Amino acid sequence: MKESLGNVKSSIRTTSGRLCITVLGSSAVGKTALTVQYLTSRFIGDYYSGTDMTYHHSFPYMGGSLKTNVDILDISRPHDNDVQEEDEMLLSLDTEKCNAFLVVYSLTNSKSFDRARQILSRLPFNSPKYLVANQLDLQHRRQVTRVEGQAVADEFGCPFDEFSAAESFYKDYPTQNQCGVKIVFQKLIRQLISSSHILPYPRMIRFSAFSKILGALVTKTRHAANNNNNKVQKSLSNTRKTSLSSCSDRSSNSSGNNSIGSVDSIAVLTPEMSLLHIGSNSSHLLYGVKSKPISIARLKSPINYPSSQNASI
Ligand SMILES: Nc1nc2c(ncn2[C@@H]2O[C@H](COP(=O)(O)OP(=O)(O)OP(=O)(O)O)[C@@H](O)[C@H]2O)c(=O)[nH]1
Repeated sequence: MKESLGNVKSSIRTTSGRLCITVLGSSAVGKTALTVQYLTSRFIGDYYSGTDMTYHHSFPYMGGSLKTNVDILDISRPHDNDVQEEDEMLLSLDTEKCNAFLVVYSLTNSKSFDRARQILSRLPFNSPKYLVANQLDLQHRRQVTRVEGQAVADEFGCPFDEFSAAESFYKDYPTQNQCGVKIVFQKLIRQLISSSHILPYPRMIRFSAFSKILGALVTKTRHAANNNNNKVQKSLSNTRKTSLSSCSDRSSNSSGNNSIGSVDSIAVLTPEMSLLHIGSNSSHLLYGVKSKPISIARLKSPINYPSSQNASI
């Protein structure tokens, strides 16, 4: 499968709903080797170059309880002479889309270093990026110093490191960077996750963890209820994250209870919940809708739900 840059360009633009990391750099600097090493932990020394590839990757996070789909675009550069098409593609990137960039050069090739600098200058300012010098195992052929690489990374405000995609291949090569490539990709993906608006909110919270938070909340709210003569307490605030804390503060003010940090966690973790009943004997309901305020209210009389309905997300 060989895609032209034009196809790559359109695929970069249409990755809505998926995170995307694009690997860029001059020809034969090891873009494919680094990508393959991240995905398979292997160095494949001999494979067909000159082909643009998209790797679909499922990235686990939050201890493996959540996953997100990531496309890794490995853009091949068989002809370094023709950079114009690639430049146009880079300059036309949609800054709203969720893209991160891994810019690679070979420390044995100063031209590839110059090109890496050019590429960085054309990338969207706010996109997560990482500059990587590859082929560290070929120190004896080094043309670009680490200091020079770091200086360019500093200029564009991105992290920098030197690696060898082949390090695991050459047995006598020190393996301190064995996980380095993985860390680079993981950092970029995490940055994308935290800056992304396209991800669904986490829904698959492990029930054990979730029930612990609920337990803490029930205890605190019951305590507050015992000391409070008001029949109903409502509190709404404009921001999702602070709304729950503020309403808890109100109910706790009269009781002298203050801290309710775990409640804030619920508000962040479950913003899409429509109704959340806290314990069958509790007279409190916690409810909220995505992007709308979350409130907590004490009911006149408890509702008896079957235990299986205690928490629905
Ligand atoms: N010694 C050494 N060789 C490497 C390393 N990384 C890649 N290579 C070799 O360099 C050559 C080019 O690697 P690729 O991964 O195909 O480079 P690319 O940047 O994807 O190249 P294009 O597809 O032409 O753009 C291959 O023969 C690899 O085996 C490395 O860290 N050390």
